[in-house]
Amino acid sequence: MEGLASIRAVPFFTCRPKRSISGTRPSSLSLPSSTIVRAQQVAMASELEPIKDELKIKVGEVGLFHNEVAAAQGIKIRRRPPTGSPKHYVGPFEFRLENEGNTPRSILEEIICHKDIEVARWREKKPLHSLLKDLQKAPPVRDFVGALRAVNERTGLPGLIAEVKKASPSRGVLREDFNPVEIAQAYESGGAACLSVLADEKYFQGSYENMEAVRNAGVQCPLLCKEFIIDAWQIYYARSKGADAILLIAAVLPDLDISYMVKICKKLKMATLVEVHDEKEMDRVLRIEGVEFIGINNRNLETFEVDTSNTKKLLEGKRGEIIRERDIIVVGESGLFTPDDIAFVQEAGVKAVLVGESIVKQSDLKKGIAQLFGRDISLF
Ligand SMILES: O=C(O)c1ccccc1NCC(=O)[C@H](O)[C@H](O)COP(=O)(O)O
Repeated sequence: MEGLASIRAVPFFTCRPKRSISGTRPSSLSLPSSTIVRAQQVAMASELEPIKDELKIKVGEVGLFHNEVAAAQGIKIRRRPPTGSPKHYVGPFEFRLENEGNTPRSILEEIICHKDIEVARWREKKPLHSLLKDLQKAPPVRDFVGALRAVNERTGLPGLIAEVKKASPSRGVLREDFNPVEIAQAYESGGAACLSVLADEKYFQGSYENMEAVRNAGVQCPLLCKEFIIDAWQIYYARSKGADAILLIAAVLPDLDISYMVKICKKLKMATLVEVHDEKEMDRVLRIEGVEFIGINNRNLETFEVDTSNTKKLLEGKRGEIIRERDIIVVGESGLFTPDDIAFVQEAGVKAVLVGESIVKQSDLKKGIAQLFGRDISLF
């Protein structure tokens, strides 16, 4: 019987977390998404102001598992395969094949699987009630979207969100001599309106502590915590470390999670950059109440293919009209290297750009920004 690994149960992903013996769940393994959201609301309600308006759960979603809700919305990324590899039977024997149905299907899925495990550990170490106490000591929130709007109105150019990024899965290490505070200070003096600081350690060699260090060093630019957020806990943690904005990726999060997290950010007065990559994600996000800040990623996070015309495509026709009517600020993200790239996405309708690689790789970061825009934007 070729391909038969062994007659035994095979674990799901190799990185599956241990369940705690007490029976508390580390994450959303098998609770319906709706139940988790409600449980999170209840957990928060005693700490924060009561949430008056209940989130509306779509009728078809009641009783579904997280992955099923996500799949119904066209989301391919699974937190973790819900059932592991399928069972096969030969006579009285039951067996599973190695790796059948339980390996991550893309790097993004691998990142999310790993994040699910990380967050479960973090939550055990610092429960929500303790984290919420830390928020009282957090520095004040700065107006991230306001900073971008102000630059755009003053200069007529897209506001720059400069990314403090050491490495990435698609490009490997971008900068060996990586000092997040020095990089952030150079970006600020080069004319960046805001900064994005990678928080993921395993795949981007970033950290929440990098963001905290940038904030504590007195950098004035508002900070985006660039993290793969799958749990509200991460939002509070980002805030406690000085973040002014967070990123939510539509390819990863079902509508209800986005809606819930946007509400949390509003309560915390933080901005929420909701990232989309295709028309379907854009349409989903435009239907979610409270979304005012959208990023169009030119990078397909599953294949790493980068195509700047994606920004233009998603802002054409009815979608562009809705965005303009609602005065939503759109950010063009990834793969921007030249003044022509900046002009192209600006022409498409963005009021801000998120740039990492093309500037972080330069030995003179301030010059790198000037080269990207074709002029010294710190002079405006
Ligand atoms: O950059 C990656 O390889 C990557 C892989 C998987 C998930 C996310 C990834 N990047 C996040 C981003 O989209 C970029 O950091 C950001 O938009 C800046 O892009 P760039 O200017 O091309 O560095």
